[in-house]
Amino acid sequence: MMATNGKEAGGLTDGVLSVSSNGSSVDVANSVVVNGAGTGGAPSHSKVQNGGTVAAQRFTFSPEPTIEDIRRLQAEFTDERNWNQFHQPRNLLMAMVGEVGEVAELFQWRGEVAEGLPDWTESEREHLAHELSDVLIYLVELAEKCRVDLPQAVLRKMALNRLKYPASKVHGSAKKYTEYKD
Ligand SMILES: Nc1ccn([C@H]2C[C@H](O)[C@@H](COP(=O)(O)OP(=O)(O)OP(=O)(O)O)O2)c(=O)n1
Repeated sequence: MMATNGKEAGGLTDGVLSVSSNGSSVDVANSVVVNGAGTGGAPSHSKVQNGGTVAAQRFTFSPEPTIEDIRRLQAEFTDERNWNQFHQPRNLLMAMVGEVGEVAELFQWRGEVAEGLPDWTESEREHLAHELSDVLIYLVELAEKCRVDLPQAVLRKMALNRLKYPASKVHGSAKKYTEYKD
């Protein structure tokens, strides 16, 4: 059954397969999000109203800021504070790993957590957003200081990943590429 009830809402992408209330699969692309946020950032646990169908939506980011925007804003932040003297690659790496630890702390002892974090409070979600942002900020600055053009590097790496893990070969399996015989 195809959802046909309207225009794109914030955070929607194409062709998301979800499960309807009667258990059958539905393509909810172009469905209207009931709690619909603006552009980008629709929570993945949003619900759609579609003749009784309630389905999870795929989440997308806002298009901005770009990674280059983040690099520039952080460079301005450090310049204004004369902190470049501290922001050498190894220090940035340590700072980033510390922030990864802070992300881990938010998840520890909770057991597995469902996608969309449905049981988390708004305050917990905001805390997570802060810590993930800290990781990203330090990652981007580390890449800058190491002269890695991160947006292009990630495209090259993803191309390599596709070669290493051909969908036809690994579909549905999480095995490491070294575990495949041929
Ligand atoms: N020398 C520094 C210190 C901070 N920051 C910026 C980048 C991070 O986004 C954030 C990190 O700040 P804190 O070290 O104060 O860490 P938290 O914000 O995580 O605070 P807390 O450790 O209390 O949770 O601030 C920076 O660029 N350079």
